[in-house]
Amino acid sequence: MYHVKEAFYTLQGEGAQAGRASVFCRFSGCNLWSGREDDRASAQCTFCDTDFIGTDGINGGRFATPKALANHINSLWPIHAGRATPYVVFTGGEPLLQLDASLIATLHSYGFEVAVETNGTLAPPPGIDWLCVSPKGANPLAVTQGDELKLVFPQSTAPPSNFADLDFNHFFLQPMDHGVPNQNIETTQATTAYCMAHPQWRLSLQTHKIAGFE
Ligand SMILES: C[S@@+](CC[C@H](N)C(=O)[O-])C[C@H]1O[C@@H](n2cnc3c(N)ncnc32)[C@H](O)[C@@H]1O
Ligand SMILES: Nc1nc2[nH]cc(C(=O)O)c2c(=O)[nH]1
Ligand code: SF4
Ligand SMILES: [Mg+2]
Repeated sequence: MYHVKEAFYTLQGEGAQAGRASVFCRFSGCNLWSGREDDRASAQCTFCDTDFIGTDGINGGRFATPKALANHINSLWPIHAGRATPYVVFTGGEPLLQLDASLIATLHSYGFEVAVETNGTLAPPPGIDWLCVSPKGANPLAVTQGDELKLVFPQSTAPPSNFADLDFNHFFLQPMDHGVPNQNIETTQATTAYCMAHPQWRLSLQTHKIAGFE
């Protein structure tokens, strides 16, 4: 049984695929935080910007089989999509708690490319087309290669230098969103400065928040 918090059609807001039309499938639950505000300070990941508890979001629910969830995702991709390749982004919560090879294979049979946003602490199933790893503090990585490494910055226990030699094609720093406007400006300036001083890293802004399309 797959537990999905919400699913929706939007643009990928972050990283190297920013701007690409995508179906987002947000799985419920995470291995680094319960999702309860009471637990945030003591969690292994403390800065999460997402509600991933339950299945009560838009197009959320419980899906018994890979085909049922793949059909649901397919129904959110536009019918008149021209030459675009259908694209689904699995996120969460932590998607690698639930995503499996047979769901990926079913989506491939429907013509989808499959992308994943993960905290990198769990081994991925085979078949993922675009893997984005976003390390969290001192939590050890089970994944050390992929398409993009997108580090939320700054994290005192996860400096970029810890990841600069890993086997990724793109290296991004994404300013930590504190939900506080002035603090966000300072964080973005610090991130910009780090990228200018260490040009291996590029700036990833959360464009869906800036442009307000989500
Ligand atoms: C909500 S997470 C879900 C996927 C997975 N659990 C992970 O952490 O990568 C999706 C993306 O949002 C990023 N993110 C979470 N909270 C953030 C925040 N406060 N500011 C900026 N990015 C954040 C994560 O690092 C990750 O790249
Ligand atoms: N538009 C949009 N792009 C995103 N890229 C990664 C996101 C995530 O929460 O995983 C996200 C999100 O929540 N919305
Ligand atoms: S690992 Fe991802 S989903 Fe889990 S609490 Fe951190 S940012 Fe949120
Ligand atoms: Mg998000």
